[in-house]
Amino acid sequence: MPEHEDGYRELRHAIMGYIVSQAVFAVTEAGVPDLLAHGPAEAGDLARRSGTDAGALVRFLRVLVAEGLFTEGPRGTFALTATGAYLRADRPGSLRHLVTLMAGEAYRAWGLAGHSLRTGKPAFDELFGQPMFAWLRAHPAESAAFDAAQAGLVTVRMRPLVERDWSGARTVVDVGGGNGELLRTLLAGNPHLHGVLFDLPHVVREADVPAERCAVVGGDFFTGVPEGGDVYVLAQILHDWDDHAAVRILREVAAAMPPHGTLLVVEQVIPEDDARHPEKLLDLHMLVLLGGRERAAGEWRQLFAAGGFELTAIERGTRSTLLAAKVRRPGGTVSGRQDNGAGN
Ligand SMILES: C[S@@+](CC[C@H](N)C(=O)[O-])C[C@H]1O[C@@H](n2cnc3c(N)ncnc32)[C@H](O)[C@@H]1O
Repeated sequence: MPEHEDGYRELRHAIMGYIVSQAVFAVTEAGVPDLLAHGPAEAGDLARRSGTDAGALVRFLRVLVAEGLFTEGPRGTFALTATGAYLRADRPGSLRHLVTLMAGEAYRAWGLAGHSLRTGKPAFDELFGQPMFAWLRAHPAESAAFDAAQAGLVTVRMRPLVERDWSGARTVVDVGGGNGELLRTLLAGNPHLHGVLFDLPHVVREADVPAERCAVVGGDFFTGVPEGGDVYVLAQILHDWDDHAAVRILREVAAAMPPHGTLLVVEQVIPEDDARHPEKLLDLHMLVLLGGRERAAGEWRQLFAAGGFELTAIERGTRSTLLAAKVRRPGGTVSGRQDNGAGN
């Protein structure tokens, strides 16, 4: 028996960790968690309704029972645990969308993680021959699934933004706003607000926003963003890019913003300790997929400064963090200190 038995077991589990992820992907994509939404079911019945092999399903579920996602009851019945219930598509805070984002091409890119380790460049580009957002443009079905999965995460990820007091804001420009889910939610909850949805042309073509209160603009945030907002949102955008590219995006936003404008960034902040934390995994995911990165608080401060902003507030939520910033005017002062309600 190895000397450090617990460590040995844990290391074996870590080395085989992708088996757990793949089991979660396969069982979720087959719809098994949704079939258990109303209570336990017998394995044969589950297999029939999910189009899976009964014997294989039981073996997949055995792994996921051990992971605490399912329980096995008498006579081969299975049920979801409270944690496993997050894999259901229909429940608030569902992580079904995260499965979509981590499986498929993203997972295949991880097969070349060593390329990212050696070069600091995205494995995705090496495997698929082009950057991920360009690849998505050429693959409409995958692009729609990506946009829908991002939108599906809005309720939890955007909570710090959605729950703000928006009474002092008039026009919100959502830069890289995907298919418009965030603006739809914000406009529904704040009847006085107007929105501008800005994203790549093939993405905004699929947007579903109230036309009378929301302009839709297709473009490239490296060459300009729409003017005229008093609040600019960058939600889960800057982590897709390395520092050089992220600074270019920030400068385009700074150039478009009026002096009183506020920038609200919804991102992750990496804790500066040695503990396990999903943000540290997401940081590597951003590297492997896009050459991007998650950032610690000090790195955010520096990035904002290089992009022409001063960080004015950090509000940590459970799933994401809201960073507020103002444009730094010549002479080093921050413009528009007055509170505009949604501004800090
Ligand atoms: C990670 S998603 C975030 C979407 C949305 N803000 C959210 O939080 O759900 C990144 C978004 O950036 C958009 N994007 C990527 N490159 C872009 C570019 N050059 N100009 C404008 N938008 C871009 C993508 O189409 C995608 O919608």
